Amino acid sequence: MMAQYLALKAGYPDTLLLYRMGDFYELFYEDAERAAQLLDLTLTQRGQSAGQPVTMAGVPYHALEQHLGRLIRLGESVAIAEQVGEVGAGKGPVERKVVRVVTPGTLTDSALLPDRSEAMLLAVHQGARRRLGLAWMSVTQGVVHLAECAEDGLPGWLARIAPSELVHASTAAPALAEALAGLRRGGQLTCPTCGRPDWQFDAGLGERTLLEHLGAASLEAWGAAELPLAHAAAAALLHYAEHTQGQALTHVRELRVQRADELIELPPATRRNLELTRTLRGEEAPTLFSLLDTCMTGMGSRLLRSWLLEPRRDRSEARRRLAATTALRGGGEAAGGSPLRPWRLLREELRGVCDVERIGARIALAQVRPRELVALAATLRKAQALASFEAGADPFLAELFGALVPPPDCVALLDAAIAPEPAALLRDGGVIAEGFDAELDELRGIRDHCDEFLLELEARERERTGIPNLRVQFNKVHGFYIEVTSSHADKVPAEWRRRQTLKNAERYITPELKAFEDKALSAQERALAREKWLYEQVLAQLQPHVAALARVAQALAALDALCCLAERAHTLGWCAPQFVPEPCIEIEGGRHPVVEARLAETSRGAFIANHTRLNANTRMQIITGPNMGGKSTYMRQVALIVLLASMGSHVPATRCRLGPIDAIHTRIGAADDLANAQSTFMLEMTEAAQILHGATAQSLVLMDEIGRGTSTLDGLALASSIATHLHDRTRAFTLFATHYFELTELAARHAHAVNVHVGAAESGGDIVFLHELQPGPASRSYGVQVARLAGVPASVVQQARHVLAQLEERAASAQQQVDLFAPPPTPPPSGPSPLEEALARIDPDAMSPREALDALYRLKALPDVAGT
Ligand SMILES: Nc1ncnc2c1ncn2[C@@H]1O[C@H](COP(=O)(O)OP(=O)(O)OP(=O)(O)O)[C@@H](O)[C@H]1O
Repeated sequence: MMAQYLALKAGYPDTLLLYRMGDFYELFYEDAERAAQLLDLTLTQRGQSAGQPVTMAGVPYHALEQHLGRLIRLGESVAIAEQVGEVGAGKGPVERKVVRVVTPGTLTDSALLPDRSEAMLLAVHQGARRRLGLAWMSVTQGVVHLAECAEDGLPGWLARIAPSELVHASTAAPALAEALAGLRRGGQLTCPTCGRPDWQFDAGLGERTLLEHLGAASLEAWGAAELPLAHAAAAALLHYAEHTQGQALTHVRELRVQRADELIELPPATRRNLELTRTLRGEEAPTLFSLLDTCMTGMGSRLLRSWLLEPRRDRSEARRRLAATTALRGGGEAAGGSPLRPWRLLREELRGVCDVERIGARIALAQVRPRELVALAATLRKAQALASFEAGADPFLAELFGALVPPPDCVALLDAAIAPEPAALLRDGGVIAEGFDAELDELRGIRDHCDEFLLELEARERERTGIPNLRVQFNKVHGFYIEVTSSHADKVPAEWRRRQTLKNAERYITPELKAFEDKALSAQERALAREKWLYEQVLAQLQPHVAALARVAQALAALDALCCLAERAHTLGWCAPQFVPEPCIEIEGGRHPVVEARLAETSRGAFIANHTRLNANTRMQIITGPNMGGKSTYMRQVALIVLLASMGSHVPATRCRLGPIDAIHTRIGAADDLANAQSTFMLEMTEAAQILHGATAQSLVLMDEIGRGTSTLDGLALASSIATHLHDRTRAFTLFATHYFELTELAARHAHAVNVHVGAAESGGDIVFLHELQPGPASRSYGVQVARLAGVPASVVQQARHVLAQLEERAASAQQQVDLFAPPPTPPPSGPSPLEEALARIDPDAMSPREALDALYRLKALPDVAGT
């Protein structure tokens, strides 16, 4: 057995191997030690192999899912070796095979997968000149995505894709391995990685594999023909995914090419700072997504998440969604005078709809469970009924309802084949419906008539032998028997054979009972085997319908996500944004949706709405005001409104006009990145540098208190030059919050900048925050008042007031301030140097080698070269 184990293990050296032995999955040697530590299992030693005791640890078979879940969450991969041969069929151990490999990026099991997010597997291939090819997919979705980028674009893609597992070539790309290690140290790569053989990253192989999946002769139609690096990544991606599932992925039939310049850029810092799907503390709520997602199905939630995180620069998709959401939101009156709210009716219908997308994939992978098929049949019936839903004349909705066409005969097959309330697992039997298969019905008949036969036998034998308390019984060890108390032992007929002697009774078997036992037990076994075979047949018949199921799933998911957006717009009082071609971000009555919801939840008063007016004339707001005044909230709300509009959602405002947007950059907060050995200030400047390099005139940039991580003068100098650069060169729409009062002078000197401040009022030494954005700079900073509000001891506050008064006095009497915004002196214009002039005179084509050498010596002797 150990030889068999070691042979299997050799195929999965880096994966925990669970080896089925009877009622347990066992792990051996180092696997056992690792699993024991991770799962808190007891390590034991048994027997010897090659002269060494065998270390082992095991989990009971019925607790497999739960242990798998824990291992996967810890980033481990697990190979499962099942007994596939017949017990006792030959010499040696029963045959075993690895039937599946469970890894964090290739999960398909409903028990292990989160309902509302995808497990993405990403393959990265490094090509020449530091270019990368990316391919990613969720195995339960069946769509392969491709992209190519430069190496420095990788963090952005990692944030966008949020992979659960990343595969790369084991040895061929040391530079990539180094880059990945750097990203891991920097916290931008958090998922497990897996090295795969180099040969699997082959562009030709990738292209062929993709063509096979798509059933096409060219990738041209998908715009994917010229992406060799991504093809190489796709080859490894599909190979690895198939390897884990132990079979071909027939349901993978869609390809999408993603180009970074088609999406609105949301750099990792923006995703983090705006708390889109995780709070700054790493929790799932309260975030923009947790507020937005009221979808009725997991499919809807997953689609909504991708809409939010992958907004497109081109507005056509957003427009379509917005129009459909507006139609679903309704607003008119129904016949009886009640308000017409199509989303409400449609959501009622969507309640209880099962995860058709994942069930479809599990059908393709032959992993679907009986109860999922029953749920699928019910959902398909519902989808059929929904196709005639009345939701007005919106073309997108019409297209979605039109796609709700369940594959022909699918429902009829499922209804006929699967029992209405099947067992959870096929191995327990009772899954195939009565009347579907005559042979199965007959085998079940034998089993079901068992009781009748035994009662009849019992009565007959009682009468024949005159033993009144004789009983026919069954147990798992001895099978059927007749039990007779010792006091009647003398009446037992001669042809009965004793099976077992107890303290006060004897147990017998008769030839008739033995014959019945053989028939009944084998009928049970044969019925189970027949059910298994029939189930496989049903799955085979469903295979051709997988693509149609995926189409129904997509339509249901989109309807769910649109209803969710309509419901949110209605419940939260949001308005439809208006997309315009000219550059602008104009918001009236804008609110921060998450802060507003929190205030409502905790009854801490109403949220104060604010206006924003950025356009070709006003591109920058310098925002001042006290701490706690609401500067960060205001800046974030503008970014969230822009993002919501770009995904096609209504927005928390009373009116919103939005011009083209290509990116949302943020530089907010400052947490030390100790893990990456970066100080607060270094991190702040790194992020600022990225923004100054990346932002364009169509970007929205939020800068919150830039420069506060260093000395006042350094910080002020940097903040003013960064603001000037954003204003003069980048010309991005910029919200610049600062406590450097000196920066408010910028607006006076720069045509496209304005001062605004969040209002506050003082009453009796206390400060009252108005949270209202007002024109002009703040008159003062109120830091001491805020400290008092925060409970700083009175003596400290008093001392601070005193110091402040002195400082203000000194500042007032100080000399003329430095001109923060004067351009730096430019170096005198210089003509070409003697070296450049000499070089320009040289014509290499007209020179002999000897003349070229002489020229080189002359160049070296020139003063500006000789001197360096
Ligand atoms: N418009 C608003 N209406 C109601 N409450 C608000 C509003 N804006 C902010 N608040 C409340 O004030 C709190 C502080 O806001 P915020 O963090 O934006 O202040 P800030 O000016 O950025 O402070 P600091 O300068 O210290 O960073 C928020 O948590 C929120 O509860």
